[in-house]
Amino acid sequence: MTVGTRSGVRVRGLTRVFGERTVLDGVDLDIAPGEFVALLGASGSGKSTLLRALAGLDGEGGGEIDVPAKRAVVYQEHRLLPWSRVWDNVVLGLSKRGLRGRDLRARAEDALAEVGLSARADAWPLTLSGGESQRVALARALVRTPDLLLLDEPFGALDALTRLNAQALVADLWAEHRPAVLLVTHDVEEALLLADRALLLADGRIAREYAVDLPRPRSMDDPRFVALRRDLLDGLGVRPVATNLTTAREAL
Ligand SMILES: Nc1ncnc2c1ncn2[C@@H]1O[C@H](COP(=O)(O)OP(=O)(O)OP(=O)(O)O)[C@@H](O)[C@H]1O
Repeated sequence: MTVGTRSGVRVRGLTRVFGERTVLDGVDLDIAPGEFVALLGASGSGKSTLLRALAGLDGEGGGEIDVPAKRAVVYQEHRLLPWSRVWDNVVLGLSKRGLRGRDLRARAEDALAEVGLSARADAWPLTLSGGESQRVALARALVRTPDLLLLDEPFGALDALTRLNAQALVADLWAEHRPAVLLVTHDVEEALLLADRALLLADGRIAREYAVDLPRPRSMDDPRFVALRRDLLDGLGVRPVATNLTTAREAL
């Protein structure tokens, strides 16, 4: 793994084998600096394995990985320390990286303000809602000013409304800070609302790629959005009951 020579991602021929199973079988992947890429695929296809490899959290495998040094990960579970207040969770580990005093305070204040949680800096994680906890996890990522943000189904455990708000927040944060992003998701609409490109992982490789060339902010009612959703669902082998409410009504 090469770290810190670029602000985007370059992966060539990445393989990961667990026991008898080849989960990644020669993945090639490029993410340009500031590009937002969504990764979809069937359960067990290796999406999280690929994300973990980019995070450097995985054991060694074959292939080449070149990633920025400044990376941050947000998982489906917030992974906040319950015995530390929100503020301490956000700044955790940063003093070890040489960030201290005023700089640290200013960055953490900015990050909490950006996720709308300045007033909860002294709260214990157990007193937060699921959506608030994920926003703290986002603040903890932001405060590290990552060049690469790795999002592993970050909204998978949220209810539909909270999820929509969290997606809008991520869209805004990305527009403001422009890290390269790899978003692992099962949610086709989430991919199309947020990403510049959607990739489909199958049989251990990037099997298909979809350019999401839609203006932002995106609307699920845009006919091009609806067409892309159909393409992606087709690619995933899912046959939708109805592609949107209009077609559902027309079908009645
Ligand atoms: N450390 C590991 N040791 C053994 N097997 C593993 C390990 N990590 C992942 N696997 C296996 O690799 C396969 C891919 O797992 P991975 O979590 O990457 O899939 P995924 O596409 O993210 O799935 P899901 O969408 O269900 O989260 C699975 O069969 C999993 O059991």
